[in-house]
Amino acid sequence: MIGVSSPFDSVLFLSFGGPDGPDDVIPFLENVTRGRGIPRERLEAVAEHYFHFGGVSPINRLNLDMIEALRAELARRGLDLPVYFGNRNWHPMAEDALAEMYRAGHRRILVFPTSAWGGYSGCRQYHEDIDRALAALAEREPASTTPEGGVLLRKLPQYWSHPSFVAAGADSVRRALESLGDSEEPVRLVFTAHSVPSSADAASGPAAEGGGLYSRQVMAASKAVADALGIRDFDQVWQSRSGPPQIPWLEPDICDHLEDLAAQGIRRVVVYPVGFISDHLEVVWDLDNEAAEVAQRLGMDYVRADTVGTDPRFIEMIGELVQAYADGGGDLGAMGCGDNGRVCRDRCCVPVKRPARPRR
Ligand SMILES: CC1=C(CCC(=O)O)c2cc3nc(cc4[nH]c(cc5[nH]c(cc1n2)c(C)c5CCC(=O)O)c(CCC(=O)O)c4C)C(CCC(=O)O)=C3C
Ligand SMILES: [Fe+2]
Repeated sequence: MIGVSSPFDSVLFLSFGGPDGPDDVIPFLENVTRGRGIPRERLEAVAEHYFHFGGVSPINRLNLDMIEALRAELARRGLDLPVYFGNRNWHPMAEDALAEMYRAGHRRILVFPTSAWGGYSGCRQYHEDIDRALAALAEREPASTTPEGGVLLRKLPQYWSHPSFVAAGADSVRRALESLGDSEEPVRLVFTAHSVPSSADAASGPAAEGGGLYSRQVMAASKAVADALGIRDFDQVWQSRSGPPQIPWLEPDICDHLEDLAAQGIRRVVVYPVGFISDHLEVVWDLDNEAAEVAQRLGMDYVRADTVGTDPRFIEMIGELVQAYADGGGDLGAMGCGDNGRVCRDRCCVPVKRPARPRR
Protein backbone atom coordinates (compact mmCIF):
# COMPACT_ATOMS: atom_id res chain seq x y z
CA MET A 1 0.00 0.00 0.00
CA ILE A 2 1.23 3.50 -0.74
CA GLY A 3 0.56 6.88 0.80
CA VAL A 4 -0.92 5.34 3.91
CA SER A 5 -0.57 8.42 6.05
CA SER A 6 -2.36 10.83 3.72
CA PRO A 7 -5.99 11.49 4.33
CA PHE A 8 -8.42 11.02 1.49
CA ASP A 9 -10.13 13.98 -0.15
CA SER A 10 -12.93 12.48 -2.24
CA VAL A 11 -14.99 9.39 -3.10
CA LEU A 12 -15.52 7.72 -6.46
CA PHE A 13 -18.76 5.75 -6.60
CA LEU A 14 -17.79 3.13 -9.18
CA SER A 15 -20.46 1.07 -10.88
CA PHE A 16 -21.34 -1.08 -13.87
CA GLY A 17 -23.21 1.46 -15.98
CA GLY A 18 -26.28 1.04 -18.13
CA PRO A 19 -27.89 2.66 -21.18
CA ASP A 20 -29.82 5.93 -20.87
CA GLY A 21 -31.81 5.54 -24.09
CA PRO A 22 -32.43 3.27 -27.08
CA ASP A 23 -29.38 4.44 -29.03
CA ASP A 24 -27.10 3.57 -26.11
CA VAL A 25 -28.20 -0.06 -25.81
CA ILE A 26 -26.05 -1.79 -28.44
CA PRO A 27 -22.89 0.27 -27.84
CA PHE A 28 -23.31 -0.35 -24.09
CA LEU A 29 -23.66 -4.10 -24.64
CA GLU A 30 -20.63 -4.08 -26.91
CA ASN A 31 -18.64 -2.45 -24.13
CA VAL A 32 -19.82 -5.07 -21.62
CA THR A 33 -19.09 -8.07 -23.78
CA ARG A 34 -15.95 -6.96 -25.62
CA GLY A 35 -13.55 -9.91 -25.81
CA ARG A 36 -15.75 -12.11 -23.63
CA GLY A 37 -17.10 -14.64 -26.10
CA ILE A 38 -20.76 -13.74 -25.56
CA PRO A 39 -22.71 -14.83 -28.65
CA ARG A 40 -24.28 -12.10 -30.77
CA GLU A 41 -27.72 -13.74 -30.31
CA ARG A 42 -27.45 -13.34 -26.54
CA LEU A 43 -26.56 -9.70 -27.04
CA GLU A 44 -29.61 -9.14 -29.18
CA ALA A 45 -31.84 -10.93 -26.69
CA VAL A 46 -30.51 -8.79 -23.84
CA ALA A 47 -30.96 -5.65 -25.97
CA GLU A 48 -34.68 -6.54 -26.15
CA HIS A 49 -34.83 -6.59 -22.34
CA TYR A 50 -33.54 -3.02 -22.31
CA PHE A 51 -35.93 -1.98 -25.12
CA HIS A 52 -38.83 -3.12 -22.92
CA PHE A 53 -37.83 -0.25 -20.66
CA GLY A 54 -37.41 2.30 -23.46
CA GLY A 55 -33.70 1.50 -23.67
CA VAL A 56 -33.15 2.94 -20.21
CA SER A 57 -31.56 0.89 -17.48
CA PRO A 58 -32.78 1.76 -13.99
CA ILE A 59 -29.22 1.41 -12.71
CA ASN A 60 -28.11 5.00 -13.34
CA ARG A 61 -31.03 6.60 -11.51
CA LEU A 62 -30.65 4.13 -8.65
CA ASN A 63 -26.95 4.88 -8.36
CA LEU A 64 -27.66 8.63 -8.38
CA ASP A 65 -30.23 8.12 -5.61
CA MET A 66 -27.66 6.21 -3.54
CA ILE A 67 -25.06 8.89 -4.19
CA GLU A 68 -27.44 11.61 -3.01
CA ALA A 69 -28.17 9.64 0.15
CA LEU A 70 -24.44 9.01 0.64
CA ARG A 71 -23.67 12.73 0.37
CA ALA A 72 -26.14 13.41 3.17
CA GLU A 73 -24.68 10.56 5.20
CA LEU A 74 -21.11 11.84 4.82
CA ALA A 75 -22.24 15.35 5.78
CA ARG A 76 -23.95 13.91 8.84
CA ARG A 77 -20.64 12.33 9.79
CA GLY A 78 -18.84 15.64 9.30
CA LEU A 79 -16.83 14.21 6.39
CA ASP A 80 -16.12 16.80 3.74
CA LEU A 81 -15.56 14.39 0.86
CA PRO A 82 -17.27 15.12 -2.46
CA VAL A 83 -18.72 12.05 -4.18
CA TYR A 84 -18.20 11.51 -7.92
CA PHE A 85 -19.86 8.92 -10.16
CA GLY A 86 -18.11 6.75 -12.73
CA ASN A 87 -18.83 3.46 -14.51
CA ARG A 88 -17.14 0.56 -16.22
CA ASN A 89 -19.37 0.29 -19.27
CA TRP A 90 -21.32 3.50 -19.80
CA HIS A 91 -21.34 7.22 -19.20
CA PRO A 92 -20.30 8.76 -16.96
CA MET A 93 -17.25 6.57 -17.62
CA ALA A 94 -14.73 6.03 -14.81
CA GLU A 95 -12.06 7.65 -17.01
CA ASP A 96 -14.04 10.87 -17.31
CA ALA A 97 -14.95 10.92 -13.63
CA LEU A 98 -11.31 10.54 -12.64
CA ALA A 99 -10.17 13.27 -15.04
CA GLU A 100 -12.81 15.59 -13.60
CA MET A 101 -11.73 14.75 -10.06
CA TYR A 102 -8.10 15.37 -10.93
CA ARG A 103 -8.85 18.73 -12.48
CA ALA A 104 -10.80 19.67 -9.37
CA GLY A 105 -7.64 19.01 -7.36
CA HIS A 106 -8.42 15.62 -5.89
CA ARG A 107 -5.46 13.30 -5.45
CA ARG A 108 -6.52 10.85 -2.74
CA ILE A 109 -9.63 8.99 -3.75
CA LEU A 110 -11.58 6.27 -1.97
CA VAL A 111 -13.43 4.04 -4.40
CA PHE A 112 -16.75 2.50 -3.43
CA PRO A 113 -17.65 -0.35 -5.81
CA THR A 114 -21.31 -1.26 -6.26
CA SER A 115 -20.51 -4.94 -5.94
CA ALA A 116 -20.31 -6.53 -2.50
CA TRP A 117 -18.42 -9.58 -3.72
CA GLY A 118 -15.12 -11.15 -4.52
CA GLY A 119 -14.51 -12.78 -7.87
CA TYR A 120 -13.44 -11.49 -11.26
CA SER A 121 -16.65 -9.60 -12.21
CA GLY A 122 -17.43 -8.41 -8.70
CA CYS A 123 -13.98 -7.36 -7.53
CA ARG A 124 -10.97 -7.78 -9.77
CA GLN A 125 -12.69 -6.13 -12.74
CA TYR A 126 -13.29 -3.03 -10.60
CA HIS A 127 -9.55 -2.93 -9.95
CA GLU A 128 -9.08 -3.15 -13.71
CA ASP A 129 -11.49 -0.22 -14.16
CA ILE A 130 -9.35 1.83 -11.78
CA ASP A 131 -6.23 0.82 -13.67
CA ARG A 132 -7.83 1.80 -16.99
CA ALA A 133 -8.97 5.15 -15.62
CA LEU A 134 -5.46 5.86 -14.35
CA ALA A 135 -3.93 4.97 -17.72
CA ALA A 136 -6.36 7.35 -19.44
CA LEU A 137 -5.49 10.06 -16.92
CA ALA A 138 -1.77 9.63 -17.61
CA GLU A 139 -2.49 10.40 -21.27
CA ARG A 140 -4.74 13.36 -20.65
CA GLU A 141 -2.85 14.84 -17.70
CA PRO A 142 0.81 13.85 -17.94
CA ALA A 143 1.51 15.65 -14.65
CA SER A 144 -0.61 13.04 -12.89
CA THR A 145 2.22 10.53 -13.25
CA THR A 146 4.82 12.67 -11.46
CA PRO A 147 5.42 12.12 -7.74
CA GLU A 148 3.90 15.55 -6.94
CA GLY A 149 0.90 14.98 -9.18
CA GLY A 150 0.48 11.36 -8.09
CA VAL A 151 -3.03 10.11 -7.63
CA LEU A 152 -4.02 7.39 -5.20
CA LEU A 153 -7.23 5.45 -5.69
CA ARG A 154 -7.95 3.02 -2.89
CA LYS A 155 -10.73 0.52 -3.48
CA LEU A 156 -12.83 -0.17 -0.41
CA PRO A 157 -13.15 -3.83 0.61
CA GLN A 158 -15.88 -6.34 -0.14
CA TYR A 159 -18.85 -5.81 2.14
CA TRP A 160 -21.07 -8.86 1.60
CA SER A 161 -20.71 -9.87 5.26
CA HIS A 162 -21.21 -6.42 6.76
CA PRO A 163 -23.87 -6.59 9.51
CA SER A 164 -25.75 -3.61 8.02
CA PHE A 165 -25.90 -5.24 4.57
CA VAL A 166 -27.26 -8.37 6.23
CA ALA A 167 -29.71 -6.46 8.45
CA ALA A 168 -31.07 -4.43 5.52
CA GLY A 169 -31.49 -7.65 3.53
CA ALA A 170 -33.28 -9.35 6.41
CA ASP A 171 -35.72 -6.44 6.69
CA SER A 172 -36.44 -6.60 3.00
CA VAL A 173 -37.16 -10.32 3.19
CA ARG A 174 -39.36 -9.76 6.25
CA ARG A 175 -41.44 -7.19 4.33
CA ALA A 176 -41.75 -9.57 1.39
CA LEU A 177 -42.90 -12.40 3.68
CA GLU A 178 -45.46 -10.10 5.29
CA SER A 179 -46.79 -9.07 1.90
CA LEU A 180 -47.54 -12.71 1.11
CA GLY A 181 -49.97 -12.74 4.02
CA ASP A 182 -50.90 -15.48 6.45
CA SER A 183 -51.61 -18.95 5.21
CA GLU A 184 -51.10 -22.55 6.23
CA GLU A 185 -49.03 -23.02 3.08
CA PRO A 186 -45.30 -22.93 3.77
CA VAL A 187 -43.18 -20.27 2.06
CA ARG A 188 -39.77 -21.06 0.57
CA LEU A 189 -37.15 -18.33 0.75
CA VAL A 190 -34.87 -18.32 -2.30
CA PHE A 191 -31.73 -16.20 -2.68
CA THR A 192 -30.31 -15.33 -6.09
CA ALA A 193 -27.08 -13.85 -7.37
CA HIS A 194 -25.61 -13.28 -10.82
CA SER A 195 -24.34 -16.54 -12.27
CA VAL A 196 -20.77 -16.62 -13.57
CA PRO A 197 -18.92 -19.25 -15.59
CA SER A 198 -18.05 -22.18 -13.31
CA SER A 199 -14.41 -21.67 -14.32
CA ALA A 200 -14.58 -18.04 -13.12
CA ASP A 201 -15.99 -19.15 -9.78
CA ALA A 202 -13.30 -21.83 -9.49
CA ALA A 203 -10.66 -19.12 -10.05
CA SER A 204 -12.19 -16.68 -7.56
CA GLY A 205 -10.30 -15.77 -4.40
CA PRO A 206 -6.62 -16.20 -3.64
CA ALA A 207 -5.12 -19.11 -5.55
CA ALA A 208 -3.82 -20.45 -2.23
CA GLU A 209 -7.38 -20.86 -0.93
CA GLY A 210 -8.51 -23.19 -3.66
CA GLY A 211 -11.08 -20.97 -5.38
CA GLY A 212 -14.85 -20.80 -5.17
CA LEU A 213 -14.72 -17.60 -3.15
CA TYR A 214 -17.65 -15.94 -4.95
CA SER A 215 -20.09 -18.83 -4.53
CA ARG A 216 -18.98 -19.33 -0.91
CA GLN A 217 -19.60 -15.67 -0.15
CA VAL A 218 -23.02 -15.70 -1.78
CA MET A 219 -24.01 -18.76 0.25
CA ALA A 220 -22.65 -17.27 3.47
CA ALA A 221 -24.50 -13.98 2.92
CA SER A 222 -27.73 -15.85 2.17
CA LYS A 223 -27.34 -17.90 5.31
CA ALA A 224 -26.64 -14.79 7.37
CA VAL A 225 -29.86 -13.15 6.14
CA ALA A 226 -31.88 -16.33 6.75
CA ASP A 227 -30.31 -16.72 10.22
CA ALA A 228 -31.26 -13.14 11.09
CA LEU A 229 -34.87 -14.14 10.44
CA GLY A 230 -34.62 -17.54 12.15
CA ILE A 231 -35.30 -19.28 8.83
CA ARG A 232 -33.55 -22.62 8.44
CA ASP A 233 -35.04 -23.79 5.18
CA PHE A 234 -33.87 -21.70 2.27
CA ASP A 235 -32.30 -22.14 -1.14
CA GLN A 236 -29.59 -20.21 -2.89
CA VAL A 237 -29.61 -20.29 -6.68
CA TRP A 238 -28.40 -18.21 -9.65
CA GLN A 239 -29.79 -15.90 -12.30
CA SER A 240 -28.96 -14.05 -15.51
CA ARG A 241 -26.48 -16.49 -17.03
CA SER A 242 -25.15 -15.69 -20.47
CA GLY A 243 -22.42 -17.16 -22.65
CA PRO A 244 -22.74 -20.06 -25.05
CA PRO A 245 -24.80 -22.95 -23.64
CA GLN A 246 -21.94 -25.49 -23.85
CA ILE A 247 -19.93 -23.52 -21.29
CA PRO A 248 -20.95 -24.38 -17.72
CA TRP A 249 -22.12 -21.55 -15.46
CA LEU A 250 -23.19 -21.74 -11.83
CA GLU A 251 -26.54 -23.51 -11.50
CA PRO A 252 -29.40 -24.01 -10.89
CA ASP A 253 -31.02 -21.04 -12.57
CA ILE A 254 -33.90 -19.46 -10.65
CA CYS A 255 -36.45 -20.38 -13.35
CA ASP A 256 -35.47 -24.08 -13.33
CA HIS A 257 -35.45 -23.97 -9.56
CA LEU A 258 -39.03 -22.69 -9.45
CA GLU A 259 -40.05 -25.73 -11.55
CA ASP A 260 -38.31 -27.98 -9.01
CA LEU A 261 -40.02 -26.31 -6.10
CA ALA A 262 -43.40 -26.64 -7.78
CA ALA A 263 -42.70 -30.34 -8.33
CA GLN A 264 -42.00 -30.63 -4.58
CA GLY A 265 -45.40 -29.08 -3.90
CA ILE A 266 -44.15 -25.65 -2.82
CA ARG A 267 -46.68 -23.01 -3.76
CA ARG A 268 -45.33 -19.83 -2.22
CA VAL A 269 -41.90 -18.27 -2.71
CA VAL A 270 -40.03 -15.15 -1.74
CA VAL A 271 -37.02 -14.40 -3.94
CA TYR A 272 -34.33 -12.09 -2.59
CA PRO A 273 -31.60 -11.02 -5.05
CA VAL A 274 -28.86 -10.87 -2.44
CA GLY A 275 -26.30 -10.63 -5.26
CA PHE A 276 -27.28 -7.10 -6.27
CA ILE A 277 -27.40 -3.87 -4.32
CA SER A 278 -30.09 -2.17 -6.44
CA ASP A 279 -33.15 -3.06 -8.52
CA HIS A 280 -31.41 -2.77 -11.87
CA LEU A 281 -32.24 -4.51 -15.10
CA GLU A 282 -31.15 -8.02 -14.11
CA VAL A 283 -33.64 -7.73 -11.25
CA VAL A 284 -36.57 -5.99 -12.93
CA TRP A 285 -36.34 -8.14 -16.07
CA ASP A 286 -34.93 -11.51 -15.10
CA LEU A 287 -36.80 -11.74 -11.80
CA ASP A 288 -39.85 -9.47 -12.09
CA ASN A 289 -40.67 -10.63 -15.60
CA GLU A 290 -39.11 -13.97 -16.50
CA ALA A 291 -39.10 -15.70 -13.13
CA ALA A 292 -42.43 -14.13 -12.14
CA GLU A 293 -43.97 -15.52 -15.33
CA VAL A 294 -42.67 -19.00 -14.59
CA ALA A 295 -44.08 -18.79 -11.08
CA GLN A 296 -47.44 -17.67 -12.43
CA ARG A 297 -47.55 -20.53 -14.93
CA LEU A 298 -46.80 -22.90 -12.05
CA GLY A 299 -49.60 -21.38 -9.97
CA MET A 300 -47.22 -20.11 -7.31
CA ASP A 301 -47.49 -17.01 -5.15
CA TYR A 302 -44.26 -15.18 -5.88
CA VAL A 303 -42.84 -12.07 -4.25
CA ARG A 304 -39.51 -10.53 -5.11
CA ALA A 305 -37.89 -8.80 -2.12
CA ASP A 306 -36.29 -5.36 -2.58
CA THR A 307 -32.56 -4.96 -2.95
CA VAL A 308 -30.85 -2.84 -0.27
CA GLY A 309 -30.65 0.30 -2.45
CA THR A 310 -31.19 3.41 -0.36
CA ASP A 311 -32.12 1.53 2.81
CA PRO A 312 -30.73 3.86 5.50
CA ARG A 313 -28.66 1.09 7.05
CA PHE A 314 -27.00 0.31 3.77
CA ILE A 315 -26.16 3.97 3.20
CA GLU A 316 -24.87 4.14 6.77
CA MET A 317 -22.68 1.16 5.97
CA ILE A 318 -21.12 3.00 3.04
CA GLY A 319 -20.61 6.03 5.29
CA GLU A 320 -19.02 3.85 7.94
CA LEU A 321 -16.64 2.28 5.40
CA VAL A 322 -15.67 5.67 4.00
CA GLN A 323 -15.11 7.05 7.50
CA ALA A 324 -12.97 4.07 8.52
CA TYR A 325 -10.63 4.59 5.57
CA ALA A 326 -10.84 8.37 5.16
CA ASP A 327 -7.91 9.23 7.42
CA GLY A 328 -5.66 6.63 5.80
CA GLY A 329 -6.62 3.96 8.35
CA GLY A 330 -9.04 1.08 7.99
CA ASP A 331 -8.13 -2.53 7.38
CA LEU A 332 -5.79 -2.34 4.41
CA GLY A 333 -5.51 -6.10 4.32
CA ALA A 334 -9.26 -6.64 4.00
CA MET A 335 -10.41 -8.69 1.04
CA GLY A 336 -10.90 -6.57 -2.06
CA CYS A 337 -9.06 -3.53 -0.72
CA GLY A 338 -6.25 -2.34 -2.95
CA ASP A 339 -4.49 0.70 -4.36
CA ASN A 340 -4.39 1.90 -7.95
CA GLY A 341 -5.77 -1.28 -9.43
CA ARG A 342 -3.70 -3.73 -7.42
CA VAL A 343 -5.61 -6.78 -6.22
CA CYS A 344 -5.62 -7.62 -2.53
CA ARG A 345 -4.07 -11.09 -2.70
CA ASP A 346 -1.53 -12.89 -4.78
CA ARG A 347 -3.07 -14.47 -7.90
CA CYS A 348 -6.52 -13.45 -6.74
CA CYS A 349 -9.61 -13.85 -8.96
CA VAL A 350 -7.51 -14.15 -12.10
CA PRO A 351 -9.49 -13.83 -15.32
CA VAL A 352 -10.10 -17.18 -16.95
CA LYS A 353 -9.08 -17.66 -20.54
CA ARG A 354 -12.27 -18.30 -22.41
CA PRO A 355 -12.30 -21.21 -24.81
CA ALA A 356 -12.70 -20.16 -28.42
CA ARG A 357 -16.21 -20.63 -29.79
CA PRO A 358 -16.49 -23.97 -31.52
CA ARG A 359 -16.66 -23.76 -35.31
CA ARG A 360 -19.50 -25.27 -37.14
C1 LIG B 1 -20.97 -11.27 -10.81
C2 LIG B 1 -21.71 -10.25 -11.66
C3 LIG B 1 -22.40 -9.14 -11.21
C4 LIG B 1 -22.58 -8.71 -9.76
C5 LIG B 1 -21.46 -7.82 -9.32
C6 LIG B 1 -21.63 -6.38 -9.82
O1 LIG B 1 -22.70 -5.80 -9.59
O2 LIG B 1 -20.70 -5.86 -10.44
C7 LIG B 1 -22.93 -8.48 -12.38
C8 LIG B 1 -23.67 -7.28 -12.37
C9 LIG B 1 -24.32 -6.68 -13.46
N1 LIG B 1 -24.42 -7.17 -14.73
C10 LIG B 1 -25.11 -6.27 -15.49
C11 LIG B 1 -25.38 -6.40 -16.87
C12 LIG B 1 -24.80 -7.33 -17.70
N2 LIG B 1 -23.94 -8.34 -17.36
C13 LIG B 1 -23.54 -9.04 -18.48
C14 LIG B 1 -22.66 -10.11 -18.54
C15 LIG B 1 -22.03 -10.73 -17.45
N3 LIG B 1 -22.20 -10.43 -16.10
C16 LIG B 1 -21.37 -11.25 -15.34
C17 LIG B 1 -21.25 -11.25 -13.94
C18 LIG B 1 -21.82 -10.28 -13.09
N4 LIG B 1 -22.57 -9.20 -13.49
C19 LIG B 1 -20.67 -12.12 -16.25
C20 LIG B 1 -19.66 -13.15 -15.83
C21 LIG B 1 -21.09 -11.78 -17.54
C22 LIG B 1 -20.60 -12.39 -18.84
C23 LIG B 1 -19.70 -11.45 -19.57
C24 LIG B 1 -18.45 -11.10 -18.78
O3 LIG B 1 -17.69 -12.00 -18.43
O4 LIG B 1 -18.27 -9.91 -18.48
C25 LIG B 1 -24.16 -8.41 -19.61
C26 LIG B 1 -23.95 -8.81 -21.06
C27 LIG B 1 -25.15 -9.43 -21.64
C28 LIG B 1 -25.49 -10.73 -20.98
O5 LIG B 1 -24.82 -11.68 -21.32
O6 LIG B 1 -26.37 -10.74 -20.11
C29 LIG B 1 -24.95 -7.36 -19.13
C30 LIG B 1 -25.81 -6.40 -19.93
C31 LIG B 1 -25.48 -5.14 -14.68
C32 LIG B 1 -26.23 -3.88 -15.16
C33 LIG B 1 -27.72 -4.10 -15.28
C34 LIG B 1 -28.43 -2.86 -15.74
O7 LIG B 1 -28.16 -2.34 -16.84
O8 LIG B 1 -29.29 -2.36 -15.01
C35 LIG B 1 -24.97 -5.40 -13.42
C36 LIG B 1 -25.07 -4.53 -12.20
FE1 LIG C 1 -23.57 -8.99 -15.37
